[in-house]
Amino acid sequence: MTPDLQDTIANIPAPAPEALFRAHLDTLTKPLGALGRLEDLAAQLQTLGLTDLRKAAWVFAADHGIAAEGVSAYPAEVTRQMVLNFLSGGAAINVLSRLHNAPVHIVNAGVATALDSAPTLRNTPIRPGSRNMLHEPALSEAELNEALALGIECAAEASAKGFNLIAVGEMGIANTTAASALTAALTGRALYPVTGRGTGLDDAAHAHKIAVLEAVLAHHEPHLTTPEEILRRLGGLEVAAMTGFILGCASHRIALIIDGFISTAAAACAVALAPQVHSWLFAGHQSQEPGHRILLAHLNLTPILTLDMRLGEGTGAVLAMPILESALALYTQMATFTSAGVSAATAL
Ligand SMILES: O=C(O)c1ccc[n+]([C@@H]2O[C@H](COP(=O)([O-])O)[C@@H](O)[C@H]2O)c1
Ligand SMILES: Cc1cc2nc[nH]c2cc1C
Repeated sequence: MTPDLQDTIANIPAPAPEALFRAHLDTLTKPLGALGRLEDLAAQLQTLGLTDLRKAAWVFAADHGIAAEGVSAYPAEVTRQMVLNFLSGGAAINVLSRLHNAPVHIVNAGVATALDSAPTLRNTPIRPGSRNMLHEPALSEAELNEALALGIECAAEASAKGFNLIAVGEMGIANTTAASALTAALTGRALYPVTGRGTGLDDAAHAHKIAVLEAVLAHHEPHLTTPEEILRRLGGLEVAAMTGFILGCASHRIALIIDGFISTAAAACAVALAPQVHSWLFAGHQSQEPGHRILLAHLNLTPILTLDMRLGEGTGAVLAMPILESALALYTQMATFTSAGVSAATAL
């Protein structure tokens, strides 16, 4: 572990105890517990000291060497093409981020073909796509450290800009293959239940993806002994950058809304490196990828939304923002039984 990463992890603050916030929720003019999961979300925001929400989205893009094995329904060029779409404001994440006032920041962590610079693009590719993990680790040790450091730098930028609630998303053709490999390695589950159709594979291509993943895991298995080695061998540049970003944000008291399968795989790596980061995480939604449900359960995270989405980009995370804002507004603005003169429950 680099000193940078060690410092970041050491600086992740513990949340405040929850009891006082739960007690306040119980004084509000509603039957006890009637706001359901909103009460959990409000209490969590309070434990983190988030009393007003300053929102943004960060989207990390990179290509994957494993795309050469035919594991995605779309060609690898789509990664770069979609980054251009993000920059011109036409992607789903742009629409949702405008709607919910969460400005999007794009990070080129390793798109295969060079991109021109643009005001909303952090254009610092570490290499042109990860290596093909069927034959070698996806990243060298130096590349892993650079990607983690990139994420930590982006978190410092987010903190300097004053954001305290950030949706974490990604773009990378073939990255559901990396996420499945990471999920199998981190949870000990078999590949079949954690491998889905990604962008839309048919039955034969899905079976091929599982066969490729079996060969990948067989190749790396003896070396998957630490979270860093799992991330280095089976991850990717945007996945490692998101891992660094999540740890960095938590160290700056920024809460994260994780998005779909891939950003959750990065969160799982972050939690494996630093279990205390868990307090700073919200799961925006549960995607259609079967491994996502398994990974969320492994992390003991309950998704805010279930909309059968499988897009990525941070879209499910940004969609959850108004729910978190609603939870906070209810917590801070509702009258209490005493202030409103409403009778409390009858003691039975
Ligand atoms: O967020 C998800 O759970 C999700 C599920 C399926 C696909 N994706 C997106 O689709 C791309 C990866 O799919 P694939 O089939 O190329 O591995 C990548 O750009 C992701 O953002 C995302
Ligand atoms: C068009 C397209 C948009 C995406 N956004 C995130 N992953 C994606 C994959 C494809 C193929």
